[in-house]
Amino acid sequence: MSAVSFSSLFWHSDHSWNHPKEFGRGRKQQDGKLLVRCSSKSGSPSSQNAVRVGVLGASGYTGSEVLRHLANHPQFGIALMTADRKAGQPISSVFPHLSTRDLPDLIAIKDANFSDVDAVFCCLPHGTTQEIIKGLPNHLKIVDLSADFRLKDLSEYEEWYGQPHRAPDLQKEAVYGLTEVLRDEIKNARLVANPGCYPTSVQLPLVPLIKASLVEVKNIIIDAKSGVSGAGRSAKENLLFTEVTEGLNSYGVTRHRHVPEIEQGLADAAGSKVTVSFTPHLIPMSRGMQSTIYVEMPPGVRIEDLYQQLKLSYEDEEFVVVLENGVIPRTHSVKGTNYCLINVFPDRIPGRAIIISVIDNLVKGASGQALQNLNLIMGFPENLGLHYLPLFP
Ligand SMILES: NC(=O)C1=CN([C@@H]2O[C@H](COP(=O)(O)OP(=O)(O)OC[C@H]3O[C@@H](n4cnc5c(N)ncnc54)[C@H](OP(=O)(O)O)[C@@H]3O)[C@@H](O)[C@H]2O)C=CC1
Ligand SMILES: CC(=O)N[C@@H](CCC(=O)OP(=O)(O)O)C(=O)O
Repeated sequence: MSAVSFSSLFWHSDHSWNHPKEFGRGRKQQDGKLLVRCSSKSGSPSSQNAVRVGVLGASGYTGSEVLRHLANHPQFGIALMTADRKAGQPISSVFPHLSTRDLPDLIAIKDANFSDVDAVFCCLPHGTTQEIIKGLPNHLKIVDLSADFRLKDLSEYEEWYGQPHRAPDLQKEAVYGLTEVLRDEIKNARLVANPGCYPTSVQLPLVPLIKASLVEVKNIIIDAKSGVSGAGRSAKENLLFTEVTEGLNSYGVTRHRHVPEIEQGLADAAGSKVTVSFTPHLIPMSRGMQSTIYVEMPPGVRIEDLYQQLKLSYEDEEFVVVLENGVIPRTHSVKGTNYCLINVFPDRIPGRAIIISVIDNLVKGASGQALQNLNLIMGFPENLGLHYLPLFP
């Protein structure tokens, strides 16, 4: 049964979740009596699921997060999983934390048969990804977690990524996957360019404020910090325990490749060019991300206006939460989840505000938002497989 026909059947059999808020905070999750969860060892194979999903790059950090979430998803079954160096291995030897699930062995992409697959999560390094996606069959829905299809301006891509784009036609087709901002476009997309982690944490608070002209688009300063999993699982000298622990490392100062992605999203909101100061830092924790954003308010705008606008913009959203007045967002509060927590504070310098936004880089900053997007494309409730609380402390 195709994903589309199943989803329409499913939708008609349960009318309780037409709006994402119906799965919102405090709501009961749908009991799923029609649904078959197929991924536990005692369960049935994935053929009983409505949508057959491939995970490319399943031996990496974002791939493993996709697998963790799919294990919780009643409608997506895992049809195939690929790796590069680890092709041929069982997932239990690569990720023992997934060994309680009945999952296919890792294979090389060249050996994958996509004829029986409906959708793929592409969790591959940027640069490599565009070549691989170019070779995939057209019937596949694709959510790409890499940076390859995020920048609309190909000359900007070349400038920041140091090479010409090798799949420009696909790039034109791609829809940027910042779910809360571009939901309607994402629903109809075949290829979604899932946003970067820093750009997600920055755009979610700033886009509604810029659209409402409540912050000046000059003088935006972003001080951002990421856990080390943001850099992926492959070995790199600067990511050794000894290099990272007990220290704070700035990197990419003035030239991080997320600058054009952030500026592109903010310019779309502003309707004019936006330039930001952005400095990322690596901090000694495995996952989590905070962006502390310093903005100037136009004359006459008060901090309460920013707060109210954020509250209003996200009141119907499950995954973006504007905290109670004065409560400070902490990375602990989003660990392992698809939530983005935001708050805004008055700066001591009159006319300025400080916005704090936290996400889990691997979930809302990558695999969780990717699942949210595939849910949308397939016509499922946006929060299927994502509705749970953080691991705290
Ligand atoms: N980590 C994060 O927080 C975020 C990452 N991203 C993006 O998501 C993508 C994946 O990141 P992440 O999971 O962290 O990366 P990892 O390095 O942890 O994983 C990369 C995966 O790709 C496979 N791979 C590597 N090279 C090739 C190749 N040439 N052909 C086929 N497969 C290959 C690896 O296989 P093997 O292990 O077998 O070699 C592995 O499964 C990247 O583009 C990254 O920029 C986006 C947002 C956040
Ligand atoms: C800590 C760390 O190294 N983080 C990565 C960003 C991860 C991410 O979102 O990256 P993509 O744009 O590659 O998808 C970096 O700064 O390059």
